[in-house]
Order: sequence, then C-alpha cells, then structure tokens
Amino acid sequence: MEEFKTRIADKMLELARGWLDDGPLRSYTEAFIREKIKEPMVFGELVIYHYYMFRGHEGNEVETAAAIELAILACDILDDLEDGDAPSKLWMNTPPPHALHVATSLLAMAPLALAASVPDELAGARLATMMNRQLLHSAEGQMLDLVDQMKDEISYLNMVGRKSAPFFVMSCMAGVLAAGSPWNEGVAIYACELGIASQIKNDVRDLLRWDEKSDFLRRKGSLPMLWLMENAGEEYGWITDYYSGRIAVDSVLDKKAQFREACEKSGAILYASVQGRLYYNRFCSLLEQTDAEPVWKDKLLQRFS
Ligand SMILES: CC(C)=CCC/C(C)=C/COP(=O)(O)OP(=O)(O)O
Repeated sequence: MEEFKTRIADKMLELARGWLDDGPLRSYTEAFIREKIKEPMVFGELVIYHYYMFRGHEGNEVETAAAIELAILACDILDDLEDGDAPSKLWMNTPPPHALHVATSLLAMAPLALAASVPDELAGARLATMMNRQLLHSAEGQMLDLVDQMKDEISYLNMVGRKSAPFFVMSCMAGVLAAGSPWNEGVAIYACELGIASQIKNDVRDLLRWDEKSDFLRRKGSLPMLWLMENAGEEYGWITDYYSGRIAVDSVLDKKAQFREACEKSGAILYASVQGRLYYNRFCSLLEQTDAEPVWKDKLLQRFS
C-alpha cells in the first residue's frame, strides 16, 4: 500500500493544479495537501481495497482515492478549526479565514474530482451524490459532537455512528462504485462497524494523552470518559469536579499519573477497548460474508487488524 500512498499523494497535488488556477487558493491548497500527506491515508486505501475487491479494471482508482482524500482533508481542517486542538498543524498557523476558505473550496472540488475519476458520466454523478450525502451525514454527527450533549453511552454511540462512520461508508463505497458495481448494502453496514471501532480506538488514545488533544483536559465526552465518570470512585472525585467545571485546569495539570491510574483502575480503558473490539469483530464477520475477491478481502483485514 505504501506505493499507492505515494501515488494518491501525487494525484491529490495534480488534482489541485488541474481544478484551480495559479493563485493564492492553489498555493494554500497545495501546501495543505503536503501537510496532509505526512499522515497515513486510511480512506484512500479503503478506496483501493474496495476497487480491487469488486474487480475494478478501468485503472483510475488512484484518482478516485485522491478525490476522497481531498474531501477528508477539508473535514480535517474544519474539525481542527472547530475543536482548536491541533495547534501544530499548518492550517492552524494560517489566518483562520484563509484556512476556512481552503476547506470550503476543497468541499466543492472533491465531488467534481470524484465524478471525473470514472469514464462514465452517470457513474460519476452517482459517485458525487454518494459523497455529498455521506459528508452531510458526517456534518450532522459533527454538530452533535460540537454541542456536546453526549450524556450517556447511547447518545455517544449515536453521535459516533453519524460523525465517523460516513467517512468509512463514503470511502469503501467509492471503491465499489468506481469498480462498476452498484451500491452494496453489506459494505455500507460493515463500513459503519469499522468506522465506530476506529473512533472508539481514537477515543482511548485521546483519553490517555496529556496535551491539547486530551479529551479529559478539554472536558470532552467519549465512551471511556463516560465510563470513567461513572466508575472512578470517591478517591478520584477531582476528575468529576474538573470535568463538570467545579475546579480549574491548574488544579489538575500535575495529576497526569493519578489520572492514568484512575483510567486503569476504573476499567475505562478495558471497557472501551472491549466495546471497540465488538464493533471490529462484527466488521470482520460481515466482511467474511461479502462476495468479493478473497485475496483483497484478506489484505483489507490485515490492514485493519
Ligand atoms: C463535516 C466534518 C467536519 C466532519 C468531521 C468528522 C470527524 C470524524 C471528526 C474527527 O473527530 P475527532 O475530533 O474525534 O478526531 P481527532 O481526534 O482526530 O481530531
């Protein structure tokens, strides 16, 4: 996949140069793409796996994957601007109106680039509609996260299912449609399971961090955080006090080790990891039942194991 990653990255830059005239918007976009391609490209990879799983042979899968990654980049920029938790990212060190403008332009460019990545006009229109629908679903979920009303596990899982799962559905389905197959409901279902499993994994990581992305320090709800609040016990009363705003950040900043201890002792990490694993196992068994190229199904499983 490393070879594909380089090709997807080059294609993203090529698309920006093709869709935008020479000027400041293009310069910013290229710079943001260069920043983005330092990270793994999970969503572009999902496109490639599904393209081959569904026996695609037109040979333009890298462009389809690059168009998906452009949409993901737009959402990454918006998410970082909204959460304010990624101060080292290039777009967070750019005047906010400029960063916002690049994200908005990418959201217009990505469906056009996706549609143009397949030879057939009708198939292109289907791809663009599918992308916009999934982005809109994700925007609804992101809004639930922003207003932060996740008071229990059900509302939290509902938010995650809406916010993160659509990115996985969009990427897997782009590969399926670009390969010339119709919408596949089985793929949509397992993509949701994988999306929720991945977000829970992300949440466990963000629970244990002690920097600007720490969900605890940011008083942000997540599955392990909800468990911790319920089960930390009196010894760790300061955790609930801080979380509900009764004490200030200065009173907890030196309690990193005690916080980790509470996460372990309360079972928050174990609980969230087991929940994540349940979603992952459902993804595996649904993938197993899918009629697709076995060699590529195995590669997909290995990548997400
Ligand atoms: C339409 C938009 C903007 C959708 C964004 C959805 C999304 C998956 C955000 C990342 O969540 P996160 O904030 O939990 O992830 P991270 O910890 O990586 O910032």
